[in-house]
Parts: sequence; C-alpha cells; structure tokens
Amino acid sequence: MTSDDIPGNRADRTVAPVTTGSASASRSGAVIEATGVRRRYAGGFEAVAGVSFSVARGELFALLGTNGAGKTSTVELLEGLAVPDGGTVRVLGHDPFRERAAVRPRIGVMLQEGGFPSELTVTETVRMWAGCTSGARPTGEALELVGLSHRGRVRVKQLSGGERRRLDLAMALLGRPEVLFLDEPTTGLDAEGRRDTWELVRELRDGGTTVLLTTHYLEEAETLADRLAIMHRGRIVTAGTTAEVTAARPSRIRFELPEGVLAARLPLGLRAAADGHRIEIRTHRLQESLDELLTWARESDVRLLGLDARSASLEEAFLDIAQRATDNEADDEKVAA
Ligand SMILES: Nc1ncnc2c1ncn2[C@@H]1O[C@H](COP(=O)(O)OP(=O)(O)OP(=O)(O)O)[C@@H](O)[C@H]1O
Repeated sequence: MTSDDIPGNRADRTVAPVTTGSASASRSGAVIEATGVRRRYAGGFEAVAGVSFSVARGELFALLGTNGAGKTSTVELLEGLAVPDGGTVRVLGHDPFRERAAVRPRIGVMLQEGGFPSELTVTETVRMWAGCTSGARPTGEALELVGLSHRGRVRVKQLSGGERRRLDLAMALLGRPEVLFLDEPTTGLDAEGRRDTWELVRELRDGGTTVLLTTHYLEEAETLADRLAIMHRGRIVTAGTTAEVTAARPSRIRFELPEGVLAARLPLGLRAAADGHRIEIRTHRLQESLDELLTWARESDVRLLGLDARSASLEEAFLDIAQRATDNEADDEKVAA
C-alpha cells in the first residue's frame, strides 16, 4: 500500500524540512521506537499485530518481510501518517502524529510511491519543495546527490521509474534530516543506480543520520543494515544483526564426485545429500567439515569438481523463516478445522 490510502496525507509526501533544534531521543536512548504496535484497517483486518523494535542514533535498521507483511503499515505509523490502534511509537522522543510539529522538520520521508505534479520539471519540483523547507539544500546539490543533475529540465512525467525513485530520495534529503525513512528506496533502479543509492545511504548513516529502511532486496539489507527484522503477517519473526539472524542456519558445501566414485565412500561424519554425483553437505561446523572433506579427498586421491563452500546467507534465512511461518499457519488451520 501507499499513503494514498490515508486521507489528507498526499500533500505531505516526501517533504523533508530542515533540521532544527537539538537532538533528542526517548528515555531508552532510541531515536525510533515501536512498542507493541498494532494497526487495523477497515473491516478489522490487523496488518500490524504487536510489533516492537528500536533504532539507535546513527543506526541503519532494515525491515524485511514477505509481500503484505506489514512493513509499510508499520513505517507509516512512525512517519506520523496514521495513529496506531495499539501500542506506542516514538521518533526523536515524540509522538510523530500528535507532536507532528516537533518531529516533521527533523525527518525525511521517502514513500513507496512519490506524488509529484507530473507537468513540472525536475528542477521546478525541487525548488517548489525547497520553498516549503527552511534551510533546504540548494537545488543543484540535492539533484547531484542522487545523480539527477543532467535531468533538471525534464518534466517529471518523462522520467523513468528509477529516475522518479531518485527524485523521491532527493526530496527526502532536501532538509538534511536527522532521521530518514526509506520505503523500498531502490525498487526500479538498475544495478548501478542501486549501488549509487547504497553508497549515498551509507555516507548519510556514517554522517550520523538514523535510517529506517524497508526493502525486498536481501543483498541491500545485508550490505547496509546494522540490524534488521524480518516481518511476516504483521509480526516480527526474527531480528538482530545479519550474523545473528543467519547463525542458526547451517553452512553448505557443494561439489561433484568424478565418475566411478560413489557418495557412500564419503566419511561418515559428513552428512551428505547425494543427487547422482552431485553432493551437498549441510554443516554447522564449516571449517571442520571442509577440513575432513579435503583430507579424505587427498588421501583417497579424489578430485572434488566445482567445490563451493559458503556460510548461510540472509536469503536462505529469509526463505526458511517465511516457509516455517507458512507451515505453522497451515498446521494451526488444520487443528482449527
Ligand atoms: N488501506 C488499506 N486497507 C485495507 N488493507 C490494507 C490497506 N493497506 C494495506 N492493507 C493490507 O495490509 C497488509 C500489509 O500491507 P503493507 O503494505 O503494510 O505490507 P508490506 O509489507 O509493506 O508489503 P509489500 O512488501 O508488498 O509492499 C496487506 O495485507 C495489505 O493488503
């Protein structure tokens, strides 16, 4: 969903007014804080069902999740675009909806879909928003940050999807925000654009900006996030650093045995799944298992073809979590039937 669904918010999209006042945070020291947050839509559907997390100053936190998991619904509450139906949200120590005037000038928001007048040129659009933003970056600087300097005279309606995302980002950065909310910032960008955006976001974070990011790109979260949470059906299923989230997953060793060498000859200690000559070993002790395998191969004079050993990736953890959550729900439904 986008904030188009929330009446009265369209005019506020992507405004990122200037940073003012001294830094502040909640008593816990967190700059962004969600505690037991719930959000229900018309008809009673609960899209956010008790979500809690916090983001420290200068930290980059990524919210991941399956489609419809409730990421945007959660982030919009923190952006002050709607009021939670339960729990509390705090940004810079304030309620972002009720104390909007205190929060809004210090945050930058990049929604999932920007809503700019399509007949204006890129430069006119930035100038217009800069006019509502005290202390805004110069137009040229904002466009240069996102690699749009050469597109200033082009009308917004003529921009590609990826260029519009860049313009959205320029608007979010216009007021040099302390806290930046980025909802799927690189969707529609090509590989180079994505990397440029990562670089920029990393620089902002290194400069002290606190960032809350939602993304479907696991590599993006793996590359950028200090910590992350994975949501599924309105709840956070797991959270932590990438290393913590992947820690419980086994590493993987893959290779092919040459003709005439049977998988049964492999050492008993290596739990291997064989598909013909193709072998996959799953292990929680990657170094020891690899050592055992290579010793066996050397002593048996066996060449391991296409040998590939790797630690668990965030992608595997994500797919596993989504699958397990779906299986649990199927079991619950069976019990209820
Ligand atoms: N205005 C609305 N009215 C009713 N249901 C809604 C509304 N907006 C969102 N939803 C539902 O709430 C759930 C969560 O949506 P949300 O957009 O927050 O998920 P998301 O994790 O951001 O998804 P995606 O990754 O697909 O963007 C979905 O089931 C969605 O259909």
